[in-house]
Amino acid sequence: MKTVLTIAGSDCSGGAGIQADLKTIAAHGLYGMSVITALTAQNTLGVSDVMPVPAAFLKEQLDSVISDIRPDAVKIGMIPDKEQLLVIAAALKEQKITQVVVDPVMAATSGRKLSGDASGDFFLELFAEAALITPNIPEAARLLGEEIRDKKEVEQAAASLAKKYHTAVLIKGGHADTGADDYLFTGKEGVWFPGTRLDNTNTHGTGCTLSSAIACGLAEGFLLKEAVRRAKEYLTGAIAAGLDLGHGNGPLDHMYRLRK
Ligand SMILES: Nc1ncnc2c1ncn2[C@@H]1O[C@H](COP(=O)(O)OP(=O)(O)OP(=O)(O)O)[C@@H](O)[C@H]1O
Ligand SMILES: Cc1ncc(CO)c(N)n1
Repeated sequence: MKTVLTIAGSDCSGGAGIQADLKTIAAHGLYGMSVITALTAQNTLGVSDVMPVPAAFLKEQLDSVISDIRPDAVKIGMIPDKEQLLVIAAALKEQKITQVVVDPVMAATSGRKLSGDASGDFFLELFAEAALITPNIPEAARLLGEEIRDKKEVEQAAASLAKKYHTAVLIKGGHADTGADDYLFTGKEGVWFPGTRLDNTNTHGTGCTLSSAIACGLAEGFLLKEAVRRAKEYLTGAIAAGLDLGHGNGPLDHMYRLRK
């Protein structure tokens, strides 16, 4: 059985963070483990509060998991502060864990800050341990301190980020004006993963789901490009299934394949 570890924040409403990740990992038939960086009080309408886990306790969780069940791949989401980030980066480096996908979650859709100070420097040590980083368009723009206005600029931004952080980059297109096209730059080649924008406001946790599905693909032994292709297919199906829960931007349906 392949194993995937998610290091992220808890979303008590079950749509994003740790909960979305574990559902995704289970839906892929893999064994999921979780190290929690923060509790959040949130639902489909927004985040009302955040309680970070002390860095020393985060380390305790990491050591407990990794020393016993070594993960085949790791997905990293919300990281409230730099001390936590350094603990995570050091553990990955020390344990030589390389199948690492980092989703540089900065803020919730409502604008509530989730990770650090969201500057390019904040993520530096963690990106150094990543096989892939998965910013959305605003996050990629923030990391570079540049605007990203069209597809050409998405391609340029991905290449700049890959060079700056020495890692592969997937820029997600959920915040583009049209479509839902994602762009992967591996360091050597660039490839677009086209997506049709589904007319569905229930997209809470799309970014978390995509990054954990990519980690699943890597754990299963797929090369990065194929892992991204499969993850995008899984995500699109989970949006298209049309689950409609809550009073705001609802969660995805992770179990849709079981009902086919
Ligand atoms: N309405 C939609 N229809 C189809 N695909 C979508 C839609 N919205 C987002 N996506 C896809 O979902 C994934 C996440 O993209 P997005 O840019 O929304 O990330 P994010 O902002 O990090 O997500 P989150 O809202 O979870 O923080 C991408 O693959 C994107 O193309
Ligand atoms: C815990 C958590 N992680 C990530 C996101 C971004 O979707 C969220 N809303 N909550």
